[in-house]
Amino acid sequence: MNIALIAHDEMKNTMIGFCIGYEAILKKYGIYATGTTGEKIMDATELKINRVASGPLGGDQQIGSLVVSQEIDLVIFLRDPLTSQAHEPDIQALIRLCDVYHVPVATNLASAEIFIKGLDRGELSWREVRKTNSQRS
Ligand SMILES: O=C(CO)COP(=O)(O)O
Repeated sequence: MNIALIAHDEMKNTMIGFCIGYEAILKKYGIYATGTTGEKIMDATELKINRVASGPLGGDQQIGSLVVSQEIDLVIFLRDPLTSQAHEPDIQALIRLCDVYHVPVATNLASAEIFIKGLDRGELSWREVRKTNSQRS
């Protein structure tokens, strides 16, 4: 199973703290991240990250494409709720695709912690069953 990690600039320190705190869980999964978020996580942890482009340069759309191809099982997207983003349409598009494909998406630290603990307890393993079934049909 794969997790996507994305954080806006004002939320990057929160994301780094999250990754340090949950590194033992995160390292069991494939991790994708937008450019700068991924770089900062790699600097702060031992996690191996598949980096796509920076968000404003199309990285959210690349993550969205991975959602469509069923390669992402959980999105943790720490959005900055107080700053407008030039690439807001891309952000909305990614969240819409998560809804289309039933991918859990956490947009703040409180929900991210619940999701990562749930993932560790196997509460997202229905996604693997779903993927196996869709490969059969
Ligand atoms: O802007 C972002 C998500 O919308 C994040 O992009 P970066 O990780 O490259 O800063």
